[in-house]
Amino acid sequence: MPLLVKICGLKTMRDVDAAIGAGADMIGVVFFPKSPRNVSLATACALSGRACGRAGVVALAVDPDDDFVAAIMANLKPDLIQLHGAETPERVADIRHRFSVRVMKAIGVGSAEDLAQVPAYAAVSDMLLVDAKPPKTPDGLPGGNGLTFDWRLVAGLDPGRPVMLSGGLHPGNVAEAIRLTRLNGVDVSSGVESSPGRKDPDKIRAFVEAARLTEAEGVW
Ligand SMILES: O=C(O)c1ccccc1N[C@@H]1O[C@H](COP(=O)(O)O)[C@@H](O)[C@H]1O
Repeated sequence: MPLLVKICGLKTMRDVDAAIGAGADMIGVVFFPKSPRNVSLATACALSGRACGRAGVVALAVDPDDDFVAAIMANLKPDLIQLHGAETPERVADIRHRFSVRVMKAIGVGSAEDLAQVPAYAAVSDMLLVDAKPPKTPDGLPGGNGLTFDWRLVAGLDPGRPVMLSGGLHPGNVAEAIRLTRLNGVDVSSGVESSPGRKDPDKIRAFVEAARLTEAEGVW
């Protein structure tokens, strides 16, 4: 399986063109009102139309209720839903089966103990995403914080499902992260921005290039 590269939190057609032009496999749209990357369903559909057939579209939601998942499925029809909240394994299974959608569950990692939940989520998800554990501040975002974690905790993690790495990745550290963890893919949001919510095409290009170089090196 080739290395998967996902660029998340796209808001404009320019962002989509930059991500796909750089060679990303997946683009992500964020549905989380508190995020500087939040988009409406209508905007997400327009961005998805631009990406159609050129990259997979991932809908990121945080503890979505059934009505919202139904709206996403009826309008956007993403290739994958990224669940980035406190969804339990039961809720993940419920969304996956009820809406016949592929699911990537995000797991916050701060210590080895956090990995105890991996098997339960792997059993009900199509993919997993290991991200830095978010800070416990009242206004804190559940992701997209540009925070890294100790990658050694997830080095070689193989729960029987593809696993992507995220959390504070940027053009300058993504190659090292891939070499160290050897996971199936990488996901980035704030690390390819010039300011919160504003993607930088040069950083996107540099990020994808650095990630792809590790494939060429044969380290992955
Ligand atoms: O990007 C956001 O705004 C966001 C909001 C709510 C939940 C998750 C979010 N982003 C995801 O967080 C990780 C890490 O992001 P970063 O690269 O550290 O900025 C990534 O998987 C994003 O998809």
